This record gives sequence, C-alpha cells and structure tokens, in this order.
Amino acid sequence: MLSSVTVHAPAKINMALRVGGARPDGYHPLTTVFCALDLADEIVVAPAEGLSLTITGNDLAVDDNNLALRAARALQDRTGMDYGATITIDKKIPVAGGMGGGSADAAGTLVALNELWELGLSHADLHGLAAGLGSDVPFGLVGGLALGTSRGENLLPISPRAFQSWVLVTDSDGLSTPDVFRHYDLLHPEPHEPADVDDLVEALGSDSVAEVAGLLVNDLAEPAFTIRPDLRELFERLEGAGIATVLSGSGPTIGILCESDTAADALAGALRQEGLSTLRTDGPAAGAHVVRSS
Ligand SMILES: C[C@@](CO)(OP(=O)(O)O)[C@H](O)COP(=O)(O)OP(=O)(O)OC[C@H]1O[C@@H](n2ccc(N)nc2=O)[C@H](O)[C@@H]1O
Ligand SMILES: Nc1ncnc2c1ncn2[C@@H]1O[C@H](COP(=O)(O)OP(=O)(O)O)[C@@H](O)[C@H]1O
Repeated sequence: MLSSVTVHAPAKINMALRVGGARPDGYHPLTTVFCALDLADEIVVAPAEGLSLTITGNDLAVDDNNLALRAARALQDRTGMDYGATITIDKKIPVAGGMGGGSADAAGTLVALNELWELGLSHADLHGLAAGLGSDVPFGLVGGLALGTSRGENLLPISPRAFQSWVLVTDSDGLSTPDVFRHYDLLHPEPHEPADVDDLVEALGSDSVAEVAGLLVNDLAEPAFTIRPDLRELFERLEGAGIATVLSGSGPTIGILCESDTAADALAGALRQEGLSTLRTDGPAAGAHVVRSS
C-alpha cells in the first residue's frame, strides 16, 4: 500500500450564476459557468487505523460533518472497505467564501483515498459519490471550465480558450449559502426557471478574455447584498477595476477578471495598499488531482 498521497483541490468561481425558483426538494435549479482556479487546498492522506482529520492554515473547527470526513465515509460505505486514514488539509481557499472550498476538499479526499486505498473507482463512480456529498462537489472533481445545470451537479465541459487572470477580494466574515438562497426566495417568490448563460458560453469560445466583459452575472448578488449592505458598497467600488467584476457563488468573495497577469498583479497590489484582503489567482485550473504519491 502507498504510504502517502498528496492532492491539490481547486477553488471555483461562478462566472455566471442564474437561479430559478426552489424545487420541491428545496434546491434551486441553476444555470452556472464554473471556472476552477489555481488557488487550491492541499490534502495529504496516509494509512492509519480509523479516520482522522487535521486542518492547518485556518482555524475552522473540525467536526464529524466536515466534508472531507463525509467523503471518506462515503467511499467506505460504497466499497464496504473499512480502511482508515489520516487526512491533513492545508486550507488556502477562504472558508464560506463562495469559492467551493468544502466541496474542493470533498472532491480532493475522494481522489486521494481512491488512490491510497487502491479502490480503482472510475470517474463516473466518483462523480456519483460527489453529487451525493454536495451540489458543487462534482465540479471540484472535473475542474476546468464547465456549464453546470440542475442543482449544479450536471456538468458540460467548455473548452478553455483564453487564460484568465483574477484578483479575488476576500472577506473573513463568511456568508451562509442556505441563508443567501433563503433571501433569494424572499426577493423572487414567484415560480421561475433560471435564465440561460449562452452569451457567456459563446464568448468563452473566443481567444480574447475581453469578450466576456458585461456577461458576468450572479443572481445571488442581490440577496447577499441584502444581508451585507457593506458588500454592495465594496462591489460598486470595485466595478470597473478590471474587465469584469462578479460576486462568486453566495459570496462574499468578489472576483475581478483582468486583461493580463501584469494588470492583475498591479491591481492586487493597489487594493492591498488600500487595506483590502486580496488573492491573485489564474484559471481555468485542473480539477482535484494527485500531485505526489509514495
Ligand atoms: C451557491 C453555490 C454556487 O456554486 O456555491 P457556494 O456559494 O456555496 O460556493 C452552490 O450552488 C452551492 O453548492 P454547495 O455548497 O455544494 O451546496 P449544497 O451543500 O448542495 O447545499 C447547501 C444548501 O444550499 C442550498 N442550495 C444549494 C444548491 C442549490 N442548487 N440550491 C440550493 O438551494 C440549499 O439550501 C442547500 O441545503
Ligand atoms: N473541508 C471544509 N472546508 C471548509 N468548510 C467546510 C468543510 N467541511 C465542512 N465545511 C462547512 O461548510 C461551510 C461552507 O464552507 P465553504 O465550502 O468553504 O464555503 P462556500 O459554500 O461558501 O463555498 C463552512 O462554514 C463549514 O461549516
């Protein structure tokens, strides 16, 4: 058996997120364009008796509901194996930031333990387990650029053409995803389907990233701003700072797409000088993948 496996699990940004009225199961139908970013959590797994999880880089309290532990248990249940492992996550993705960090850890743990425990599960098997863990987890496996529908788990890859340079403005005060969806329902009580994102998908087929200007959109921005009026103010201040500005997922992270990596580096530096918390990242990046095993 291997003695350790290291996986990188990428954050995502929703370049477009259109939302429909809640389904009978409480989930909202979505039309979304996901982009995986090279901002990634690092997950190291090693054989052990039982399952344990350690998180570094963030003071997120570890409990049994952590998505990495849930992913490990889902693999045990699926295969009937009761192998154990220590799971160590070095968190780089902001927690509750709308960047899919927990989903990335779930996807990364599935990939890491499939390798460590030599389970040989296919991509389709992992996708099925991922969808049971959370709406964003399948995208954490696939990465790249993809159109997501249903509750986000149905994915259609989009061939990336242009390299994307992003500046992320992060906020240590996270937003709860269910809470933001609840506020969406209050603002839009009537039944409706999510709008399409065809214009953005078409623009992403161009070699120039500038083609997407004006096409980034997020229906969860208004409810997130209702909960956090200060976020609206910040968002409005950042509009025009790059090619396009968008709130990621249920927020509060704000993504600014820039025309080049040089422009993004300069903008990140300038915003940092103003006292904002920024990260520089590029996309599209690969989905959760093994970077080392021994
Ligand atoms: C909004 C999005 C956009 O990508 O991202 P985040 O802001 O969380 O990163 C996702 O849809 C979040 O996906 P994920 O975080 O995996 O959600 P889940 O665990 O499946 O669901 C958590 C809760 O969010 C709400 N939810 C989630 C997805 C969806 N299509 N409709 C929903 O209403 C439900 O209240 C659900 O109980
Ligand atoms: N491995 C994990 N990393 C981060 N959050 C996790 C993890 N497992 C469970 N969670 C829970 O999921 C919530 C949402 O976190 P996260 O996935 O980072 O944000 P978002 O859904 O906004 O993308 C957190 O507040 C935390 O309670």
